Amino acid sequence: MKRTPHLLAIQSHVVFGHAGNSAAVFPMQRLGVNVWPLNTVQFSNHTQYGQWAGEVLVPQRIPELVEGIAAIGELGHCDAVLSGYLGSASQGRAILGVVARIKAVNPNVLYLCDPVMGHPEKGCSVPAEVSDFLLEEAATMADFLCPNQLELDSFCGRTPHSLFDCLAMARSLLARGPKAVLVKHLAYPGKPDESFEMLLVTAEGSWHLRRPLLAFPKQPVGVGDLTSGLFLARVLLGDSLVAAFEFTASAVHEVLLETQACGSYELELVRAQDRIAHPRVRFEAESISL
Ligand SMILES: Nc1ncnc2c1ncn2[C@@H]1O[C@H](COP(=O)(O)OP(=O)(O)O)[C@@H](O)[C@H]1O
Ligand SMILES: Cc1ncc(COP(=O)(O)O)c(C=O)c1O
Ligand SMILES: [Mg+2]
Repeated sequence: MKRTPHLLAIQSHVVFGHAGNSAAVFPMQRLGVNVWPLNTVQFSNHTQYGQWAGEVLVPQRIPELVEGIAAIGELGHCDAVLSGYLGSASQGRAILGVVARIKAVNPNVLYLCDPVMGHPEKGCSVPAEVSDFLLEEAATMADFLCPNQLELDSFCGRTPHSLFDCLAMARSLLARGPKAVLVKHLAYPGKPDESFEMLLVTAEGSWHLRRPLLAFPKQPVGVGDLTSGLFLARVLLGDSLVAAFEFTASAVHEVLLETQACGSYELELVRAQDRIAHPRVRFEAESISL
């Protein structure tokens, strides 16, 4: 029997609703991955409500918790680390230390960094020092980097002027070290209004994917966290990067369809669980080159 992969997921937890680990853990488990959630913050709700209660985890706790797992002899079973929303740059540095620590016991461990940055126009609140940390330190250690367009713009210091320019920008990030860059959400002049688009860029090639853009009264949150988590889970389960990319787009779309049908602001992950595991829609990525 094939072994169940183990994934250490280091990102936010919200008591109510879905963002960070609260958006990604259950879907990854539903696909068949053993998830070890390590919560960087515990907030009452995600920050796009404009108010929240809760606290940021003291950075030293991150290596302490991981050493606890090492002490019971389980750390070598960790196949992947995912990082997302960070409460501070020191948490980020603690995570890079943890990735290095796990690499020492399992050189094949994969690290996916979702570089969650704050954006005033999106209402997502992240300390400014976190963006600098992600740009200057995290990107070089990540095997997979999953920015959205605003995060890609921050990495490159400019906005794109076309789809091919988005591709050039994503490709430029490969030079920093990652094996693959997944741009979870493209925005460029001339993009068709009715489509939601993503890009996958690896050393072997590049792929572009379109799915329908759904109308929401208020944009749901946690979609990026769900996207990164599902992508990494499918890679661990044996998919090629392109197959994992296509599966992720399909499963995320299913969640959004369920959420839209329910008229919910929060993602309807529990109701959509069968659709996550077995998406009925299927999107194909098209190979694209400069
Ligand atoms: N098919 C879709 N139709 C409409 N909105 C979508 C669709 N897919 C994702 N979204 C929304 O688009 C935005 C995409 O966010 P994105 O920039 O990819 O990353 P993040 O979720 O990390 O902010 C989110 O607000 C999400 O709710
Ligand atoms: C606590 C928390 N975690 C994670 C996120 C990231 O969510 P998304 O996947 O939409 O980028 C947010 C966004 O507001 C948040 O408030
Ligand atoms: Mg995000």
